[in-house]
This record gives sequence, C-alpha cells and structure tokens, in this order.
Amino acid sequence: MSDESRPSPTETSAGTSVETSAEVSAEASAADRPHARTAAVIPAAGRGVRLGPGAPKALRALGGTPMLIHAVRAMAASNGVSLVVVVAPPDGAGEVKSLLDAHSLPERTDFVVVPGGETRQESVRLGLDVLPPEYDIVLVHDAARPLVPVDTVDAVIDAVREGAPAVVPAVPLADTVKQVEPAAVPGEPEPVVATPERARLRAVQTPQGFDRATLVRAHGTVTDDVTDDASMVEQLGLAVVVVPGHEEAFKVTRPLDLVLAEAVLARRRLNDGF
Ligand SMILES: Nc1ccn([C@@H]2O[C@H](COP(=O)(O)OP(=O)(O)OP(=O)(O)O)[C@@H](O)[C@H]2O)c(=O)n1
Ligand SMILES: C[C@](O)(CO)[C@H](O)COP(=O)(O)O
Repeated sequence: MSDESRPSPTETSAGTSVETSAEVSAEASAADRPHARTAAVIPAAGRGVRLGPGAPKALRALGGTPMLIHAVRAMAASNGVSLVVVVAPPDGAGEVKSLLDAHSLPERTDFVVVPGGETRQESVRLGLDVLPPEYDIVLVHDAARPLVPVDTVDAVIDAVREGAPAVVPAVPLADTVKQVEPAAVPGEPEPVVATPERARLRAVQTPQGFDRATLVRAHGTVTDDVTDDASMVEQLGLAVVVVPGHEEAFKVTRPLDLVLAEAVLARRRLNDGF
C-alpha cells in the first residue's frame, strides 16, 4: 500500500480554491523519487446528458450523498493521495466548495476547487494548472466513478512509482465488440467491418495515473478530441500499462448505472454494518 509524508501546505482547508499555475519540473520521472507525492484531479464539470435531466451529474445523489463526495472520498481513502483537486461545473464551484466543507473528509488530505471547461480534456488541464510544484504523480479520476475501491487506487499509484509514465486500471470485456462504419444512409443498419480479438481488449477505468511531467506534456501537445488521458500519452509514443481494474469502478453514465451504483452502495453498507 502506498504511503507518503504530508507536503508543506500550499492551500490546506477543504473547499479553498487555488487560482495560481504551477511550474512543472520535467527533469526526473516519478520513479526516480520513491517518495513522490501524489495528487488526484477529479474532473466533475460534465452535465451528465446521458443520465437524463437534472443537476450536473457529479452533484446528483447516490445513497443520499453527492456522487462527487463519494469520488473524493475514494481518492482520499488512499494513504498515497495527499491533495485532491476537484474540477467543478463552471457555474458550480461555490456549491462544490460548500459540499466539501459540509461532508467529513480525511484531515490528512488537502482539497482545492477550480471551475471546469467545455470538454473533459479542458477540465483536466484546468486541474493540472493549479497543482502545486511538489506533486510528481497525478491521478485523474472521473467523478462519475464514485465507487472505485482503494486497492485499485493504490495499485495505480504503485505502478507509477515503479516507473511507468502512465497507468490505467482495466477489466476484460464480457461482450464481443464489433467495429462498424457509418451507415451509408442515416437510419439504415451500420455495416460491420471487423471483430477485434476480445481476449486482447480491455475496458479502461479511472483513476489513471501519470508521471506529472508526462501528463502535462501530453495535455500541452495533443489537441485531438480524445476520451481519456492515457491515449494522449500514447500519442506521445510513451508506454501506457494496465493494472487490474475493478467491476465496482464502473462509470455512472446512463440511468441503469445509477440503479447499479445504489445497489453496490447498499451492499457495502450492509456488509459494513451501518
Ligand atoms: N466538460 C467536462 C465534461 C466532463 N467532465 C467530467 O469527466 C468525467 C467523465 O465524463 P462523462 O461520464 O462523460 O460525464 P459527462 O460529460 O457529464 O456525461 P455526458 O457525456 O452524458 O454529458 C465526469 O466526471 C465529468 O464530470 C468534466 O469535468 N468536464
Ligand atoms: C476516462 C474514461 O472514464 C475511461 O473509460 C472514459 O473514456 C470517459 O469517457 P466519457 O465519454 O467522458 O464518459
């Protein structure tokens, strides 16, 4: 399990926002610094269109508590994480700060809130911009994956500490996947063009973990619209490795995912006896 000493505080109280940019040292990878400090950036600025009408997805309740708070607690549960940067809905940073202040969170973790952007990539970049310089490892974790177990978080951190510039937790697929072409005429069936070998495919989750300098370079270089941070590192030609993910780290995307998340949470509460 990861552990690290507490950094000298840049901003310390829950809900305090930092508006400064940090200089990033690219001189040594996190692997050269076994006690490298880890920050988690949580993009939470999405609307949650696929979940249906309502508040921004990260602020919707799961077991009576906002999904974002579950995600923040999941990151702060790791002894390896000493700073959590929440990237809030652009018009909701004040509300997010109030939520962090209102919920009990580990005292050894610092919290920062910044407003997010139009895309997930932009939101992550805005989170990276406020990281204090003493953090060498960065996790990027979707607020929409509120139930990721701490063992998965620790496995990602450990793999970065051991020298991987980018690490993704992933699980095997249950379904066969087909690659399709767009239909010749909208509304007509899409032609299948390939069936990738399922045994070699993985469904990728978060937190994704990075050597900070690598992730900052990726965000400064790649302008394509991509769906995860690791693929930006792949575009730099750098290695991305997989560690085992967890079925409970699924992303709450559609209404049925919320039903499953409530069930998982209810089972955990039963098992924990509260
Ligand atoms: N402009 C954006 C868009 C997304 N996200 C975050 O990125 C994560 C993964 O995105 P997704 O699950 O697609 O969330 P939404 O974009 O909110 O969903 P939808 O596409 O259904 O609107 C979420 O935690 C979401 O809040 C973000 O911080 N900023
Ligand atoms: C980052 C991610 O969770 C990895 O599976 C995913 O790509 C996010 O995709 P979304 O379309 O923003 O939900």
